[in-house]
Order: sequence, then C-alpha cells, then structure tokens
Amino acid sequence: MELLDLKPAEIALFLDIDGTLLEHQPHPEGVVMDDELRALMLKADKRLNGAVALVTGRSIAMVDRLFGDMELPTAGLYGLEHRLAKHGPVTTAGEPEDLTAVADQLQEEFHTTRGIYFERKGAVLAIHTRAAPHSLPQVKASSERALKKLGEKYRLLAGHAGVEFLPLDALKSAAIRRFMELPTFAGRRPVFFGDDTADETGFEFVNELGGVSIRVRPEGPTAAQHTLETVAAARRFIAELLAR
Ligand SMILES: O=P(O)(O)OC[C@H]1O[C@H](O[C@H]2O[C@H](CO)[C@@H](O)[C@H](O)[C@H]2O)[C@H](O)[C@@H](O)[C@@H]1O
Repeated sequence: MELLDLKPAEIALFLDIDGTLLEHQPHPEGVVMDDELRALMLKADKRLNGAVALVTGRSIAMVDRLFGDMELPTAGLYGLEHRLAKHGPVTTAGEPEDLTAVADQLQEEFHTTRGIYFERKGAVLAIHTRAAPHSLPQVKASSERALKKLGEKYRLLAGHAGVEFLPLDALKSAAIRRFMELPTFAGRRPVFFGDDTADETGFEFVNELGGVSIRVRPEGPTAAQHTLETVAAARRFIAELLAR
C-alpha cells in the first residue's frame, strides 16, 4: 500500500476514535483506554513531532476522560470544538436553546424505552439505540420530525445504532483543514483513519490534498482509498507506519 512509502516526518496523522481506534461498545461510556492504544498514541506524538490529532464526534471533555492526561490536539463534535496544540486551550461548543428544546422533547418521548441513551454533548445531540436496536426506526422518525423545528441549521446523521443532530458546519473535512493550516501539520501529507459515514468528508478532503484515506470495516461505498477489516488491523497499520 502506498501508505508504507511514507516516512513519519512526511505524515500528518488524523484519527477517528470509535470504531477505528477502539471497538464499539453497547454504551458510549463503556469504552475504555488500554495500554496498547495509550502506547501507540504516545509513540505517534513522538515520532510525528506532534503532527497527530484526534478527529471525533465525541466532545473533547469525553475524549479527555478516555485518553487521560495525553491531551493531544483534538477536534471534537465533528470539528465544532478544538484543541489545536497538545495541552493547549480547548474551544467548546455549548448546547443552543433550540437544540435543548428538541432534546428535552425527544427525551420525554422516549423516557420509558429501555436502552436508548441521549448523549447531550453540547452543540451536537446523539441518540444511541445500540442497546435497543428495535427502537431505531421510531427514533429516526421522531428525530426527522423534530429536525424541522431547527430550521435549516441542522442535519440529521442516521446510522445503524442511532442518530445525531449536527449543525451544518460540523464536518470532519473542516476539522482536518484547520489542523493542516498549522505549522505543526502544514507541508505534510494528511493520513486519515476513520470508520463511518461521518468520516467520509474527511476522506474526500485528504484525497484532494494528495493524502491517504483508510476506512475501517466499510459497510457501503466509501471515498477512502484503502480499507481495513478491524480495529486491530488499523492499530497494527499505524504501528507499522510509525516504526519506519
Ligand atoms: O467520530 P468518532 O470518534 O467515531 O465518534 C462517533 C461517535 O462515537 C460514540 O458513539 C459510537 O460509539 C459508542 C461506543 O462504542 C457506541 O455505543 C455508539 O453506538 C456509537 O455511535 C460517541 O458516543 C458519539 O458521541 C460519537 O459521535
């Protein structure tokens, strides 16, 4: 694979978290860091001279609960939140009033349905049904109705394990672009590992920049140039890249 021709000094590495670095769990808070991943992230930071960033739908507060004191450069909430430098300040994106109203209403509607989890993470709302798959069609239908109350400002990202309400400017492509303009990342080739629909704009953007895009366990068409079947394979690949 072309990726193996790149040396660490040439790479800017962008990493999705859930489904890419960590296996999915029934509940978002059930995901835990392990020694292998911790060592891999520290090595990436060192070998790439800081040109590694997490690009995730999670809030940065949640990322920091997972990754502890690493505090790597991170784009949270699909780029609405960011920490541009390791241990640097975090810009957050709070929950606007109209989204609060929609979240309250949907939470009320589903409060007796077991297994549905509302992740209110600020400017993005996730409703998880991984532990209640039978509820997904109803959650989708109600969310589509609720979306109309938010006017044109939001879109609904529907997956096989829930839905997310996203402001239109919440895009992984924009998040990666912001990092690529910084001296630590600029001039390197972006390499982006992701695993789901929300990562597709990121793949398209790194492709435009002549970078390398890798999707883990694709379930349909993808703009990614390469695919890998498992989280373990993604970790191995990153490790190989850093070992050169
Ligand atoms: O961009 P990512 O880093 O992939 O984050 C996407 C979402 O990941 C989390 O939810 C997903 O993972 C959970 C843990 O495995 C799983 O329970 C859930 O069904 C998945 O949707 C996270 O909770 C979300 O906030 C992220 O947007």
